[in-house]
Amino acid sequence: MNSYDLHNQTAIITGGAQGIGLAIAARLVASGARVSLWDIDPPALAAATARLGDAASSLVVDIVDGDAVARAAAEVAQSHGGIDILVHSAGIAGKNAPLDEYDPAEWRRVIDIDLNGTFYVNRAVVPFMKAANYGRIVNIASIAGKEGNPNAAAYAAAKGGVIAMTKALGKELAKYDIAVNAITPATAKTRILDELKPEFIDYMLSRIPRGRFLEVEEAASMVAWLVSRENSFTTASVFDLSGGRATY
Ligand SMILES: NC(=O)C1=CN([C@@H]2O[C@H](COP(=O)(O)OP(=O)(O)OC[C@H]3O[C@@H](n4cnc5c(N)ncnc54)[C@H](O)[C@@H]3O)[C@@H](O)[C@H]2O)C=CC1
Ligand SMILES: Cc1ncc2c(c1O)C(=O)OC2
Repeated sequence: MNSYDLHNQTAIITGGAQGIGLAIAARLVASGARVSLWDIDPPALAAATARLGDAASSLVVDIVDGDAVARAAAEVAQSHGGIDILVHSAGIAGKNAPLDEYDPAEWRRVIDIDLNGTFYVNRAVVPFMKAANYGRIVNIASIAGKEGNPNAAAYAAAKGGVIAMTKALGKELAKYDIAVNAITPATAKTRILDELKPEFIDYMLSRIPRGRFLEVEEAASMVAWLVSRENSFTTASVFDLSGGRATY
């Protein structure tokens, strides 16, 4: 494992209770960072925090509640002396259905959590980074946001929105020492797949030229560099993690 020096740095990891967020948290702790895990799943959050040891703390935060998100950001900034890193991983897949049969309430739930939640989280953290003239943000989008997946239009639309928002915010902050980037993973075997139909998961796997699922540690490896001080130039960009599916 390559090492990056994240000592004396504080990272907020949304969706940090499990899956890709937890793998990233473990990697950042191994690099010396303190992490604040935000999630809505208290048992998983407690287990994750215990696993990571003294460098980890946690807050139960629903990212759809903009006021709660703002309070959580202020609390971390005060207790940790600032926020150096944000990795926004919280998200849901939503149900699979053709667009013309997609339940409007389910559509709104997916957009609310995956797109509006991304806005609330970035919005709350950015002022602390501006004040310090330092920050590294990674938003976890998806290959679905570049390519679209049939029967998951809400998710694709939300993740396409995350990509576009990241590009806009990166440009807003480019004169600061703040980098805002997104990653677009292909499918990794995490709990998020529980909501999806088996034939949909088979479809996603069949589209990956590498012929296998992404390992969450592989996502963490890319993110570790993106959030390091060494990533001093690249911003407003999208990093592919799709095993060859997208070549752009
Ligand atoms: N696993 C995969 O195949 C892929 C996942 N992604 C994205 O990666 C991110 C992480 O996904 P995974 O780790 O795979 O899923 P996961 O289900 O293992 O973890 C997601 C975490 O987000 C939390 N969460 C959900 N809604 C929340 C809310 N309203 N407020 C706070 N926390 C909330 C969940 O409790 C869970 O702990 C998501 O944004 C997902 O869309 C992107 C591409 C592929
Ligand atoms: C490529 C990809 N990976 C994971 C997921 C989806 C997806 O399109 C999705 O719709 O829900 C989880």
